[in-house]
Amino acid sequence: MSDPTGERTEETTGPRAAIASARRVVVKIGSSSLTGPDGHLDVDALRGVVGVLAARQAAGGQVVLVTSGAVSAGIGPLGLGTRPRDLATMQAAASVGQGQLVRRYQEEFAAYGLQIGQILLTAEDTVRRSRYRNAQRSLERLLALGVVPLINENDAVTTDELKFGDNDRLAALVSHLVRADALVLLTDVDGLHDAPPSRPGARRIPLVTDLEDVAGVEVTARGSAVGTGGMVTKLESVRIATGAGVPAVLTLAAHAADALAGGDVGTFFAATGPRTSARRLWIAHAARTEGRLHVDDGAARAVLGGRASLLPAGVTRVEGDFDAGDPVELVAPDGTVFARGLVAFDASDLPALLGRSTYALRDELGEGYDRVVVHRDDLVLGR
Ligand SMILES: Nc1ncnc2c1ncn2[C@@H]1O[C@H](COP(=O)(O)OP(=O)(O)O)[C@@H](O)[C@H]1O
Ligand SMILES: N[C@@H](CCC(=O)OP(=O)(O)O)C(=O)O
Repeated sequence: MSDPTGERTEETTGPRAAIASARRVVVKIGSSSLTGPDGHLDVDALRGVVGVLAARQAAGGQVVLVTSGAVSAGIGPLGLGTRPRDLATMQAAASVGQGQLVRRYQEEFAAYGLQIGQILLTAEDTVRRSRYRNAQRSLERLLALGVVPLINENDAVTTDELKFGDNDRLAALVSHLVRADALVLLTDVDGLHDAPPSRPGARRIPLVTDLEDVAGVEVTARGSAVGTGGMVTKLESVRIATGAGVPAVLTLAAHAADALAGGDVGTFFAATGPRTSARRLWIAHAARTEGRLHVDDGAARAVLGGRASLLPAGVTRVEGDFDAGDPVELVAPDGTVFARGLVAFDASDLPALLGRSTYALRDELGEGYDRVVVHRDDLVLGR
């Protein structure tokens, strides 16, 4: 597909062609782009983005929409006047607002003959593999049916998410989950700037081919009045997506059409890593690890050298309360975390096995106890 939007063909050469020609795109829109100055939902802004996404679908593309804005959309119906500050009222607003948000999207997409399908995710859904797979299956089916999946965090029950605002990172994980060809982050600023944009003279950075190149750029975690996470969570999102082979563009919501057409708006981040398996990405970016395995020098070297599994003999101490299959961190004798992996035993089973060879364990405890603690296929180095 050379020009899925039917617009601005003149811009679709160079690295941004990856966006213009992407068949499957994850688009994330932040609260700051969906909220008017009164703190309420800005229906015109929502309508504008829907029009762009509907055009992409009409041209044969597939779109997954990750949308914030539930809290903003709950303010009006609850007569709150301004955006709530306390967590319980924010959750109540999100609960009421999510319904309003979906109703608005439903109306707007219906004007183009498109159905939407809501999926509310929590961080847990990106941590537990069975749940990750469930989400993947239902997203695939929605896309196959020509539906636009509409994703938000399950705010009413996930306090951390509302506090930290992780829709940026969620969008990156979703882009990998659905094997998207591109990720588009829509916000209230036209891309990454070389300084916080409120500062006079701050300039847009149009292209980033290596995130190390912008490591020194000053970014703030505080976003707009209504957004959460600011540029910090956006760069984290971009790091996950590009590292997993998905190119990303970060731009103003009003520039969505140009961005999708590969135009020179916002910041384009080229894909840096190869497409990793969903499993390895899941291990590397599991929102939360459940415990830590402290290992001796020899085990750390064997694992870091590549291709070695972690055996019970190399584990010196266990921290945390985890079940077999949970993600854990591996800690070297100097205290540094050097890998993440899926542990093969419950935390309660491990103390009896530590420091023992697999042969001794099989002889003494029988079949089933001679297995590795973390298999090399379940290990991701780093951090
Ligand atoms: N170096 C920077 N370049 C661009 N924006 C930045 C930078 N540092 C901080 N920001 C801020 O990040 C904000 C966007 O984050 P946020 O308000 O959380 O948006 P959203 O609601 O779309 O998720 C911008 O309004 C901007 O002020
Ligand atoms: N899930 C919340 C917003 C969370 C969030 O990440 O917000 P934002 O930083 O504006 O993308 C909501 O719908 O209001």
